[in-house]
Amino acid sequence: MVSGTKRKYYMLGGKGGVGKTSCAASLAVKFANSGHPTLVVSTDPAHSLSDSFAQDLTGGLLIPVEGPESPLYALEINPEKAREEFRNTTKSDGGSGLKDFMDGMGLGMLAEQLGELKLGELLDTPPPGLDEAIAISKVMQFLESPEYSMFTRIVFDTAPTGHTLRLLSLPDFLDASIGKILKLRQKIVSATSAIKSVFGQEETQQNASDKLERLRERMVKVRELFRNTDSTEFVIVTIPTVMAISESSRLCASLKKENVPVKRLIVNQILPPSPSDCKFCAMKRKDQMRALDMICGDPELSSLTLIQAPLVYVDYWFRIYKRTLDTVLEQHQPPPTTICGWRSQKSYIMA
Ligand SMILES: Nc1ncnc2c1ncn2[C@@H]1O[C@H](COP(=O)(O)OP(=O)(O)OP(=O)(O)O)[C@@H](O)[C@H]1O
Repeated sequence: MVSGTKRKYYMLGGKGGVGKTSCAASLAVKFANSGHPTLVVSTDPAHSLSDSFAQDLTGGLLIPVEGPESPLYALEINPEKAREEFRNTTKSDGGSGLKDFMDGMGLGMLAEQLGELKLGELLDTPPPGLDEAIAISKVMQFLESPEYSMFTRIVFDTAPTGHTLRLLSLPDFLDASIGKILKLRQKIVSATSAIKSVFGQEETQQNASDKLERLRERMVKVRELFRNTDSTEFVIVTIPTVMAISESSRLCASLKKENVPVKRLIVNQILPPSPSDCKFCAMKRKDQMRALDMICGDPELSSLTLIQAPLVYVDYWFRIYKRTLDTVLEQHQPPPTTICGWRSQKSYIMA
């Protein structure tokens, strides 16, 4: 994963709570420590990158992560906010929302009648997946600019499975719907000039068309990114339980069906070896072995490279220690920014 200097994208996805963010953060640190200027992006509405790095990464800006040897930047994008921005752009066109946006195209009525297109509804209440797709396309947009060309590894911490699957089918759906709408509009507008005047001002229609076209183009780019076998890899993260493995198998099948390159499976939170187990740990270990056996016999998962990540206790001690440290600093010392020792103590915890 670290070899080569060509830019690569890694999408980490899987069931909620299995450790996508923890693995994305770890992988990003690994890349940076191997000499890759790296960007780790979270598009998961339940952001926990900030917790993983013990740094405030909120605000939608690239923030340098302290610690690794090569530059590592993190970005938490709020997908809902990304959609809101999109909605506001359409509002600033003189309309009062996305419904007007469609009305501005002279297609409000028509779009409603053409129920199967569901575009008006789609724009007013976007389906799960659109937020994330807009967030990803936003990242892709600024990564195209020269000032961000240095990044050779981009790690995406994506939303849980259901959202990812909907995101994958979304560009095709939008492509088809918007394509149909635009074609329809073209036909209607070119039919007669009388109809043109009925359908409102030409300029507004053009702006609305351009917006739809741009949204379509951005979604096509997201689709291409997910399917590009040269630059992209989707890494499935799971835990060793029967339920999680079954869901991962279904996710893998869907990804393959959508032609998304998937080669690796991270099985996270595996109990580390122990000379003696309590009754609970012995049972848990047995369950985990059963789940791991399931992977070997699974038609979807058995061909993937398996990465086993141990259950670690650092997180627990880290939190306790950090909380204690923060309290001590708050109570007995000047604010952290003025304490020269604070950063090195934090680096120690990070290590
Ligand atoms: N290998 C591990 N050992 C110990 N704790 C872990 C490990 N991996 C993850 N955790 C803990 O499990 C919890 C969930 O992890 P994380 O937030 O990375 O999952 P996620 O899949 O990104 O969750 P979500 O779907 O809610 O975004 C966190 O408290 C994290 O510290």
